[in-house]
Amino acid sequence: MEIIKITGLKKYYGKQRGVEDVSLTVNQGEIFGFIGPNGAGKSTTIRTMLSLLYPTAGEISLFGMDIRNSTVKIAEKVGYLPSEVAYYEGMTVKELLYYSASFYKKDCSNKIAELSSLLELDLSKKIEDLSYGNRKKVGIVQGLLHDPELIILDEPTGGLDPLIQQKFFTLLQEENRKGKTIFFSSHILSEVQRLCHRVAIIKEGKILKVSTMKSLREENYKKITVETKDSSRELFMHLPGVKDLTEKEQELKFMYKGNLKEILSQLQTLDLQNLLIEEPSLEEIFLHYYEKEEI
Ligand SMILES: Nc1ncnc2c1ncn2[C@@H]1O[C@H](COP(=O)(O)OP(=O)(O)OP(=O)(O)O)[C@@H](O)[C@H]1O
Repeated sequence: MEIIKITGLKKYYGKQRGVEDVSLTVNQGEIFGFIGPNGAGKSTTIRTMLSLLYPTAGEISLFGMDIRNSTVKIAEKVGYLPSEVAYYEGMTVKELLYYSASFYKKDCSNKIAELSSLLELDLSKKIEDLSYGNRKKVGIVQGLLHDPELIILDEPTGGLDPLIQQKFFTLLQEENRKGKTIFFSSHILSEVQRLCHRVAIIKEGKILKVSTMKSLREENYKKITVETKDSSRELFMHLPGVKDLTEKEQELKFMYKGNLKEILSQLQTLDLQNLLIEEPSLEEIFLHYYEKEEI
């Protein structure tokens, strides 16, 4: 089942481009990453999905329901962590969380206790006395306390220390195992690489690519390192699909996109000491898409 379906989304703030052309679908049970640099349009897309912004053009449905007609029904099923959390001051963490829970027609107290304990959040503290990271934790508990079917997170880990980040990722994976769908934006590519089944890459308001992590890696350049006593630079320098070639003593490194058989037939002619063929990291893939005008 398609949990998120965005078709031809465009959002302008007056004359300022928010997003230009966003279409994507997310299926039930997926962990979907939304990646792009600052200003690419991630938060705009998310805020429009949540009906916090009105789209200039395009259609969005969540759980098969048009967001314009089913705001309340959808809100019950969705948990959201904004990139910046802002709170009324003067309340304790517990008061704030129970106030948030009062909007849902269910008892959220067990979930509040479970999440706060996992994230080591002190419920008795006043909101205004919390550090940035602890405020973020309040946002996480607030987003998840009603046990939502769809969890939408906008840059979720900013301000969390590595230990809590790790606990938070484990929590997301557990929620996902229970069938929850997770959509999250990030520019921390290592976390996307670790968690996501599929990703969408957005640049200047347009989706460049939607792909599984696996095919994103496979379709891309391979990193090849060759160790040989033969002089091999000439052999690879002009070969189609080879780029970024560097040579240091007996080690030759380059990126290769093309038929592996072809490159292997060239490699066979050498007296090889060592050979390494690696898939690129998401970071390298991301840079590759951003260097190019078109794909
Ligand atoms: N309230 C607003 N008024 C005018 N322009 C806005 C507003 N909010 C966002 N924009 C513009 O829309 C574009 C997309 O911004 P958005 O915040 O969606 O990007 P982002 O990918 O979430 O970036 P970041 O990673 O920095 O959060 C940017 O050019 C931004 O300046």
